Amino acid sequence: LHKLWWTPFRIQKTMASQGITGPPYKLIYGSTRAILQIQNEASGRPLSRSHDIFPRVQPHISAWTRTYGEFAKKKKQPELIKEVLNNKDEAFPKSDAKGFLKKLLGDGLVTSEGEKWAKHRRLANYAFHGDSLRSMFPAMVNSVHMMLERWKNLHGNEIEVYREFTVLTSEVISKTAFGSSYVEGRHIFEMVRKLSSITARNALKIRFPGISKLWKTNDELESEKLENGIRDAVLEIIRKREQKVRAGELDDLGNDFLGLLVKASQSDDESRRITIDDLVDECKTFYIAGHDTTNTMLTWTVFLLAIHPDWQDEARKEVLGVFGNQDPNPDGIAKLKTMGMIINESLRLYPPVVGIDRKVATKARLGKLVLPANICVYIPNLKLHHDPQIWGDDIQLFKPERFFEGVAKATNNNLAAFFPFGLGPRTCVGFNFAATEAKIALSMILQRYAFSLSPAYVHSPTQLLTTCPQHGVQVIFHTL
Ligand code: HEM
Repeated sequence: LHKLWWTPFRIQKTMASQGITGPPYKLIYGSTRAILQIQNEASGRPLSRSHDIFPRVQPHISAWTRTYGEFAKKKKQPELIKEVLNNKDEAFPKSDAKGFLKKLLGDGLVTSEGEKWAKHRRLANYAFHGDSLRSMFPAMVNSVHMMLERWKNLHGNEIEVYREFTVLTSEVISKTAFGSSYVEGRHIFEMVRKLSSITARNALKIRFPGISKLWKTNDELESEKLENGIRDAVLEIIRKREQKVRAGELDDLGNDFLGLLVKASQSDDESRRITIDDLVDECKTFYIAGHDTTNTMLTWTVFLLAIHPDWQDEARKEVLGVFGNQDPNPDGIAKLKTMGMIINESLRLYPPVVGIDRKVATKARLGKLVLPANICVYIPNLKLHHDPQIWGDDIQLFKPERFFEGVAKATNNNLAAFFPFGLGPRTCVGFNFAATEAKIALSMILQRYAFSLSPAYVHSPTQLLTTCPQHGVQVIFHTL
């Protein structure tokens, strides 16, 4: 009873005294965690160069970290964050995915632990790095061409880029990881998107443990249908791949992520073999993680360049200097220093993933604190990315020059101050993939268009699974 009632109310009371309203906590089967709802209403304010990045959120974040981040006193914060995320003694594993999140991610790479995680991580590392990543380059360029072709036919020159980048990033992950296309995988993306939004809107709701067995909400019923629908659709894609091999259309199962997973599921070597359920969960994980994050990163970067024409010109100069009017190539992409700075500053201001959480496995010491087992530790990257003690008083300004001498210099060698892709062994496996895809797309857009923000735009970054624009981002494109 203490866990069920007292703890959440105590948290709510403390938060209310800090001016935080709403239900900022949730109860997950005995473990309590406070989650900051990062949601601001449509402000409708005109934007200036020094607009507040998250107009209504900043004080809430400060209050939150004062209350719950107190254990991480400023000076020690980076060491403690590293200690949690490096997880050397396995004291801070991933939080258990339960309820809707479990339906969404299953037991894939994002949520699994131990030997299973290591086995799957090896496969994903191979599929998304080095030569494999290089071989994905033509598919990425091709997908951007398809998007730009669509733009030619759009009526007027105002384009809602969040929607466009959703299609682009879905197309890229479909082609590169699953050898299919956005159109072929469209129903999977639609189901995944519906399930994501159910997960997001239920993230702060309390359910008594076990009550779902007696009575299910509409969201629970719908999410079960979606979970089964996604499973059937993924199994169909796997079946198609196997059929193509049997019919002689393909020499073998292939070396893309899907091919590697199917081969692993058929392996005679038990240490390499994965189950069909694992295969389905992993496909689901990459359909989700592989596009929504890159999508928001691209959207906010285009938004920032649209309101900072000086940096847009700088980026275009660099792109034209490296590629001229030719399509991007892997060696040239590695030379785009200004673009790298711009993307980093965009990730600092609008990190697609605003916080990372871990579970305390058994009673553990963290700095001066002794943490009880089964609570969650939440690390708010958004707060760190907006901390004036690290970045200076101009935190809300878009200043890519901060990264001129690299991330280490920008953060004063404090790597736990900027980690949009996570830190430690569980760092993002798609980091290089996302960066390459974003640089290709931005280069090809800058080669063809100058762009500015439409007066129709309303600034309202919203936290669903990623930090997305609630009303989209409308941009006006002018052909060069
Ligand atoms: C801008 C784009 C992206 C951002 C900001 C991002 C962010 C992150 C973060 C912060 C984590 C660590 C989570 C944690 O420690 O709990 C993570 C993990 C992960 N990301 Fe990404 N990600 C991006 C793109 C991608 C892409 C394109 C893919 C797939 C191709 C991907 C797949 C994954 C996977 C599978 C994990 C779990 C890795 C593990 O636990 O071993 N991500 N990502």
